[in-house]
Amino acid sequence: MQHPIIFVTGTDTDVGKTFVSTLLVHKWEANYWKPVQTGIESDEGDSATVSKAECGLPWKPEIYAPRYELLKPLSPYKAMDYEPEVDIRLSDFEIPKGSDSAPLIVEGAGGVFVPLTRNLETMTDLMKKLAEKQNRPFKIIVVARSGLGTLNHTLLTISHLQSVGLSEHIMGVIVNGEKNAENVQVFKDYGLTILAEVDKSESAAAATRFIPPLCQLLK
Ligand SMILES: C[C@@H]1NC(=O)N[C@@H]1CCCCCC(=O)O
Repeated sequence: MQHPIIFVTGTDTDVGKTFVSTLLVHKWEANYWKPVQTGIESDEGDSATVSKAECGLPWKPEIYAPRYELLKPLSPYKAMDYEPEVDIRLSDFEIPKGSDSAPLIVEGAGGVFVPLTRNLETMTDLMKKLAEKQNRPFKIIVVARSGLGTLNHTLLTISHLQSVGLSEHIMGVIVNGEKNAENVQVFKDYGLTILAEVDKSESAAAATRFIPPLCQLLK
């Protein structure tokens, strides 16, 4: 089987995409790529966070460098206002060469409708671009908060992915935060697949237990 590409998006910024990506990297012995990182004037970036994670697990992931890194902690579209020499284009993004020896976790910036290019293309357009012409399975995981407000954000995110033709790629939702069985039940009522419930207050090593084996999910 070809190793899959798993794009980790979220219902918002700061919902725990990097925490979940780290769990997936170790649980599934995957490599990691953040195509666009913003905010590097004040933050070392998500690639550094993933590479430093002490999961107590033996896997040492390959971390591929972002295609674009921007200084301001803004959407890529707005961050480019401060760096006019940068012009993000969808055609510049290619899955890193040699990354097919293991699953690849690709982490987006913010949520699905975050503006990315000067033409107002969004993170969803990047997903569509990366999903095209791959001889590897391309899957999308949505990281959602567990608590109040998540129903609207999560259902909107899934509805958007469906409306742009990405339904077949949606693998499911990982719910992050204090356990909330009622919200999880509502997601299930809407037919969503809940892949795992994790809590960023747990150690990454402990939380990887709650994520199912990848091969089972890809069937
Ligand atoms: C600063 C953070 N760096 C990054 O790579 N993602 C964040 C940026 C998220 C942008 C969210 C825009 C919005 O939805 O308003």
